[in-house]
Amino acid sequence: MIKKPIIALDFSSMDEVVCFLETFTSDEPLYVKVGMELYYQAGPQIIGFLKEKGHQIFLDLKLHDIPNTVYQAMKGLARLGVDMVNVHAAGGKKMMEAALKGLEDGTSIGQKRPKLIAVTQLTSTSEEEMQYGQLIKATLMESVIHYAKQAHEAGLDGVVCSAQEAKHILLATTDRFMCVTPGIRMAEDDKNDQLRVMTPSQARKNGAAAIVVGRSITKKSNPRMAYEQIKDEWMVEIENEKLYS
Ligand SMILES: O=c1ccn([C@@H]2O[C@H](COP(=O)(O)O)[C@@H](O)[C@H]2O)c(=O)[nH]1
Repeated sequence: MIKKPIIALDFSSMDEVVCFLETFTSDEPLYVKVGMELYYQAGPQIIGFLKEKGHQIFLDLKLHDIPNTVYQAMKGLARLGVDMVNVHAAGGKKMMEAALKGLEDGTSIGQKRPKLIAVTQLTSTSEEEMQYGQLIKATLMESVIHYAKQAHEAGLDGVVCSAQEAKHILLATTDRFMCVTPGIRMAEDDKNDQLRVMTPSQARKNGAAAIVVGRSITKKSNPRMAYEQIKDEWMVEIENEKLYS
């Protein structure tokens, strides 16, 4: 389980990241997510910068290509020393196995292999979009569980899913399989383009191992306060579990 909310650094430059991080105390290690927007514009230097500051990093590039290309790309990403990376489960089991092998081969001795997780169905996707846009003739839950099982069989550490699906995924795989869940909103927040959302508390009750939060922190007038509120709500559930276990 990841005890801190993972903050999605959806910014387009290093300067914006520096400015955002200034709202946090310099000695507070965070768990941050670098996605396509930031990585494609700031490049690998952003990873070095965040690591130097002591932050943990989920590099969210959602690889999806033929197995050999994904293998080679993952081999390279392993050398960046990030903590977690991902692929799209829609790329198939062979692609996921190749991604894992690439990470293993690219991780030097003494270094920890980054965790590898697979995106099931994006949290902005509806069942209608999936059935008519992607022509997948299943319910959204069935599709998510199918992808999770494939990721589990390929040896991955977990999946990206909505917290709405986490409980079912854990039942279909094992309780150690990680459900990393974006689409997290406080009850009063705007959903924006997210469709399958949950609050931090609902997410943990449903078995999420980690929550990923972007705009509900980064777009707030006081991001630091928003982060603390989300972290508190998430941690209260974790503490309650300890009390009643
Ligand atoms: O299914 C997915 C996979 C990835 N994401 C990413 O998480 C954050 C969520 O940002 P919010 O501002 O909290 O909506 C964003 O970086 C997405 O690329 C996702 O939302 N859903």
